Amino acid sequence: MAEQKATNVHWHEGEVNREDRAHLLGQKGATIWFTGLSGSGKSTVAVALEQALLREGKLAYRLDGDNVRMGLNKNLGFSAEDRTENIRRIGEASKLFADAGILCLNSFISPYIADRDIVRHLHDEGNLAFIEVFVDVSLDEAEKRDPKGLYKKARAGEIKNFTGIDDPYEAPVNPEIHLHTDNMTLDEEVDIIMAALRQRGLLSA
Ligand SMILES: Nc1ncnc2c1ncn2[C@@H]1O[C@H](COP(=O)(O)OS(=O)(=O)O)[C@@H](OP(=O)(O)O)[C@H]1O
Ligand SMILES: Nc1ncnc2c1ncn2[C@@H]1O[C@H](COP(=O)(O)OP(=O)(O)O)[C@@H](O)[C@H]1O
Repeated sequence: MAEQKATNVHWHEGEVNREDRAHLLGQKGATIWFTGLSGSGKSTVAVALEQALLREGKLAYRLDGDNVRMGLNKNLGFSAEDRTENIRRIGEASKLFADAGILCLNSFISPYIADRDIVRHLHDEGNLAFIEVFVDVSLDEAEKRDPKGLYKKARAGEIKNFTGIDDPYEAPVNPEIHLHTDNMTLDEEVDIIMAALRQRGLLSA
């Protein structure tokens, strides 16, 4: 966990609270965290879920590994330390979105259990829902899909420390949702998540 460097800083409370925002939006903010190998379907499922939510008049916002690494986290690579810092920053950003009342859909490999647990703890502390979605795929199937040609490059030694090839992926032990994308359809996956959001009361104020 990153240490706080600044001293003499104080939380400034506003006059508009989370419940006010929930009533305004007709929903509760939460973090839906997709974790899985490259090519497992994290981005594909988040994009489809965002559309399904929009159809029901619910506001979501996606944070995606590739996109965030072009901006906020452009100074980070793929060492274990950098991946940890990547997830820490996204976890904090996602907590802000959730507090704002938005359903924040995060698609990050996030290969380390400890890093994901830190983000979960951050949300627990803030009394915000954190839903971990394990986007499960066999390495074999992910390599067959290889949507960006990255496995091919990793096998050829052109990319080092590629998750699943020569870098670790620690699967969730007890995720809220487990999607087996080798043999589920995208529609089924979206339906499962929508049902979970509804069941937790997140789609109403
Ligand atoms: N070495 C290595 N290992 C894994 N992934 C790599 C690597 N190099 C580049 N990429 C591309 O970066 C995307 C993963 O970024 P993330 O921010 O999700 O990674 S992490 O959570 O910090 O592990 C990942 O996106 P997805 O394929 O969508 O998972 C790749 O496009
Ligand atoms: N059941 C499924 N769920 C999600 N994606 C699937 C599924 N079956 C096949 N795919 C395909 O797998 C690929 C996943 O790519 P992507 O969403 O970019 O993965 P990630 O974001 O995890 O790297 C896409 O080309 C998608 O169409």
